[in-house]
Amino acid sequence: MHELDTPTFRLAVAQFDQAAEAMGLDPNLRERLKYPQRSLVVSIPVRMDDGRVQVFTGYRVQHDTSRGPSKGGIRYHSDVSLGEVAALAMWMTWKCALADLPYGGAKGGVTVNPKQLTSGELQRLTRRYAAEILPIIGPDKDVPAPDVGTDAQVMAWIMDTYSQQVGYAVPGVVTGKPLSIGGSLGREEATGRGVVYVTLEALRHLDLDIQKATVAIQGFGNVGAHTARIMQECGARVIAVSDVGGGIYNPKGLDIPLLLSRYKEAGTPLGETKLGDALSNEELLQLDCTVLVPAALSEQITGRNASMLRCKILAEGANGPTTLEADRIVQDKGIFVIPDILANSGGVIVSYFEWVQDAQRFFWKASDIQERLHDLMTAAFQRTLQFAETRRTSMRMAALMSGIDKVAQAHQHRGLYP
Ligand SMILES: NC(=O)C1=CN([C@@H]2O[C@H](COP(=O)(O)OP(=O)(O)OC[C@H]3O[C@@H](n4cnc5c(N)ncnc54)[C@H](O)[C@@H]3O)[C@@H](O)[C@H]2O)C=CC1
Ligand SMILES: O=C(O)CCC(=O)C(=O)O
Repeated sequence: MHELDTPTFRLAVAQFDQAAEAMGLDPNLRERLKYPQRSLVVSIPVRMDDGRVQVFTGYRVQHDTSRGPSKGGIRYHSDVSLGEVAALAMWMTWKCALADLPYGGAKGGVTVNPKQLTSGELQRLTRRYAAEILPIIGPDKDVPAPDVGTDAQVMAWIMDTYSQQVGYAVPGVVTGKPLSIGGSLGREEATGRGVVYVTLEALRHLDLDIQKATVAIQGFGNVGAHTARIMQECGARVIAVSDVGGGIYNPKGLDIPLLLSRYKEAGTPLGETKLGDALSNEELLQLDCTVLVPAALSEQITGRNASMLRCKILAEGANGPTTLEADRIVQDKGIFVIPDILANSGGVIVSYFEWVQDAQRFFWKASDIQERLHDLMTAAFQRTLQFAETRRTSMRMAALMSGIDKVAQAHQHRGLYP
């Protein structure tokens, strides 16, 4: 499957192979789970504002559906490829299983820089992409959600396109929607809140005090910005944040609400908010801090820079931020890793709550969402820690092996290869 062969796909498969080897996974199942169950590649012709028609390429990949409908976000980014989407879909399978959600894993994407489109072009692109993937999505089949470059508005357009086709409102076809059409309280901040919940567990485990903790965050979008805000609300000092254009650093701690009002609301670039000194993304990763949160793209921590990390905890908000080579270096340095499929699972957990609420037509209070998210995430953290300690393995291998084992059980019970 040479069309899948990208660095991100190779990373996901290498992690899977390591875990499968350690757990002695059935070779037939191993061969099956290395590749997606189903991949759809679509052409998306879009009428641009200047009258031209531009054709974009989109993907929806379902890695495994043995445990339930597949679930996973949609990414709009200029580097999106089939291999990247397939890797992200595989990670979704392990993530949902690890959190005990009744879902398989999927992911979608369009190769586009959404910042270069007008709102009208973005809407037309989204509606045509939704129409093209419509045969394989649905509340009982495959349920998209936001990821890099997409948001609640994009989800609303997908929900509307799907609902127009079937003739009635189907809120459960996507999660991460606006509240007005069946979205859930707490979904927007859920991934960041989840990162904070598991970080609090890790700090407790290492006997470190959140009030004395310093935090550096790479990526200041949905995940990074909410992580920063909630970390600060919990008493930590957020000393650096960055986006694709670079970052800012203030050893006394950034004023996150003020930063958010200047950056998000007023649109001031991070470097011009005057709240800290400029620093590069590379410098941010190497800061002396208690917690480092990569919350941007994959493969940011590599064999080249891993030895320079000076954090105590690496809480992976992004998917696949650490290469295999870097993983070994980080472990040798004694850094406590909260792996992506555990650390960033708060998003899909609250997506699950949203899907359940849509099915029940009964909506929960914000406090219910937070309490249930906290319960599921701390339980998953403790199970993973216990597995890692008992089996004398890393947190990443423990998380992967737990997730893969649940998927393997589902395949075995369903008797998929009679
Ligand atoms: N949105 C969600 O609920 C979830 C997102 N994730 C993962 O978290 C990561 C971030 O996703 P979102 O916050 O949703 O995306 P987003 O589109 O809201 O934000 C992405 C951020 O990363 C920054 N960025 C992009 N390229 C960068 C680079 N080369 N260096 C530094 N920063 C860079 C962007 O400027 C932006 O601040 C992704 O890996 C995504 O897959 C994981 C679980 C759920
Ligand atoms: O909320 C969801 O369904 C999926 C979020 C996602 O794409 C992820 O966890 O990487």
